[in-house]
Amino acid sequence: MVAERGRRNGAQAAHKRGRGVTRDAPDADNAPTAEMPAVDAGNGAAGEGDAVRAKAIPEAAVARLAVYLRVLSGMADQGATTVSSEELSAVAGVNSAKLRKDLSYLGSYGTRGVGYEVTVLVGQIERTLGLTRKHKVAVVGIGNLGHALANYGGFPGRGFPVEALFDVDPDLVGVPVGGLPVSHLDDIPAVCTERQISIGVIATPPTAAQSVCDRLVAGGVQCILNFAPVVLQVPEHVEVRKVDLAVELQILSFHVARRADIAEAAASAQAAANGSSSDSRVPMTKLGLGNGLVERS
Ligand SMILES: NC(=O)c1ccc[n+]([C@@H]2O[C@H](COP(=O)([O-])OP(=O)(O)OC[C@H]3O[C@@H](n4cnc5c(N)ncnc54)[C@H](O)[C@@H]3O)[C@@H](O)[C@H]2O)c1
Repeated sequence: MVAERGRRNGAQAAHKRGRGVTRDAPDADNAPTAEMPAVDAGNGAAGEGDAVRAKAIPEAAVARLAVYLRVLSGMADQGATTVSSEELSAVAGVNSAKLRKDLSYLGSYGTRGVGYEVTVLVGQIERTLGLTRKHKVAVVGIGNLGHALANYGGFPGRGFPVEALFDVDPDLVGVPVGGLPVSHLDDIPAVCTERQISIGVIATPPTAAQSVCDRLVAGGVQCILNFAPVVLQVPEHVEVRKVDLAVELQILSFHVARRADIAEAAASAQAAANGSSSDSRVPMTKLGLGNGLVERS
């Protein structure tokens, strides 16, 4: 099948370029994104068809830009007109050097003694993240997760209106969820094309995810947010983001365990310095159990 071949070839090409077909670990500071449209440092109005391209922005910086945007929007709502890098970095939970580096990708360097103009910075980040236009979203798989996503009111206000819902369950098809009737799986290509859906969210069981993904791609969807624990094959022009809360929890577990190891090692060192032999505990790191995911006796 031509479509099948195209999909596999695209995946292989992406793999050869080192991009991978899905992006499971977007937080590598060195992982570049595709080139982003340039925005200028003044009013930020990048002309249509602007031939100038900004340098690639690392995935992790893109994620942080979204955080800065949320923080800055809150500040703007409260009437703030300028913000210093220290202020913004403190609220965003990022060190200020990293923040300044991130904002430099936008061509935004702030003014010494004044900082950044909030509305200008909001505009620059929105343009860079492609948020100056709406991205219509379809959710496929209206079970526990799909219901929550369809009912969540926070997406439309941030430029992501949910405009289509799909499921295979005949009991769900035609039933409104979050005010939108659920359509049948088979209608994905036609409905997505007609409603110009640009983002497809997959919340089906893993066994169904690839065929759902293929239907979304056939409907012209160019971005997939995949909650199913499976790696998807997509053509080169389609972006996939995989969400896995278990991975996030494991990362948190790692950090908690690391802090415990450090505290334990410090306590042992202190005990040794005091010449105390009462603490016979051995730091886990010394036992080669640095990930801390081991029951302590
Ligand atoms: N990434 C995460 O952190 C995370 C968290 C929770 C769930 N999940 C995953 O999200 C998915 C959904 O979880 P859930 O708890 O909502 O499951 P669920 O069983 O409640 O819902 C799945 C829905 O998908 C529908 N479905 C099944 N096959 C389909 C198909 N071919 N086309 C369209 N719809 C189809 C079912 O009818 C059902 O309504 C699962 O893959 C789960 O592993 C991921």
